[in-house]
Amino acid sequence: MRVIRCEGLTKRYGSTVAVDGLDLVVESGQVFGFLGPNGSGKTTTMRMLLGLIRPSSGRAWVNERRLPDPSGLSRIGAMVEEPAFHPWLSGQRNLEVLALHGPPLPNPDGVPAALERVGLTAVARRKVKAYSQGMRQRLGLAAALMREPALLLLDEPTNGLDPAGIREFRDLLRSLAGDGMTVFLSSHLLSEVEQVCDQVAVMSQGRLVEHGRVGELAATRPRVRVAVDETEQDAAQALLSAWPVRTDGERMLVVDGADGREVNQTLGRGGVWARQIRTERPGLEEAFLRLTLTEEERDASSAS
Ligand SMILES: Nc1ncnc2c1ncn2[C@@H]1O[C@H](COP(=O)(O)OP(=O)(O)OP(=O)(O)O)[C@@H](O)[C@H]1O
Repeated sequence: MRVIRCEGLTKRYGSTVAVDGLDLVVESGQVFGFLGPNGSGKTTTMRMLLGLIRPSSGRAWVNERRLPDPSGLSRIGAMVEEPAFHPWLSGQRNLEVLALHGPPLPNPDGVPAALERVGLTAVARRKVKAYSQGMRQRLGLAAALMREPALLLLDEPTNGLDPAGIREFRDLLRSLAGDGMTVFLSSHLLSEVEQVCDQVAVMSQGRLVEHGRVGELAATRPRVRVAVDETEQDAAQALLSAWPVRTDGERMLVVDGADGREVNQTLGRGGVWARQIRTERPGLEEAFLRLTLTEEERDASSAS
């Protein structure tokens, strides 16, 4: 089932286009990573999917209901801001208070069941002010889970967690997906999502710039470094202009998204012989950074 579908989803704030024509499909039962640097439009997209703000144009469906149909929204759990709890009440009491707002829980034992699911049963009666950051995040998750959502939207949920907290949270998300829930998780850190997500979408300046399985992101973008005689640099650059080409600090040509054989053939056909050809695969982190650099940043980094 397609849990999320967006077609040309757009949000403008005056002259700022926060989300620009987003087309996206998320299938059920997976952890989906929504990646992008700060300001790339992730939160705005999630707020539109939650019906909190109206799109300027485009359409979106959640749980196969066209927004803003509230029946689509009723099966979404979300953590879009840092969850706010009453510090002097216990974790359990906080959830009970939240359960009183909105429609009744689908399961009368929803509160203890959700606390159990996130591993907080042992500290359920402790005041929230004594909780660690990781416990608070898990309590936020329990608040969403007690309504048994089909889709969980989490905006940068591991912000402020230590490495152990991040690991625990990751394991929890994987086990929720194992139970058939869809988790849509935003982050500005590729290293974080690559360990937990099945698929990722990469946003940059409000636009979707990449979408696919995590392992394919970097693999689709090998890079070739070529050395030619100095007198042939310009000719080589012109021959290779079908790819993005730049020179590195050591006067080698850097050809993005090509393989060595193609580069070699193209040069040879134009009568330029490479002195050296090396194929590289940038790490995922680097691939992500390159995808999300603005044009000015890209120009600045290739000039250096
Ligand atoms: N209410 C608003 N009014 C005006 N501009 C806004 C508003 N909300 C977001 N923006 C702008 O829209 C763009 C996208 O912001 P958004 O918060 O969606 O990005 P993000 O990827 O979630 O980043 P972050 O991780 O920093 O939250 C930014 O340029 C932001 O300044």
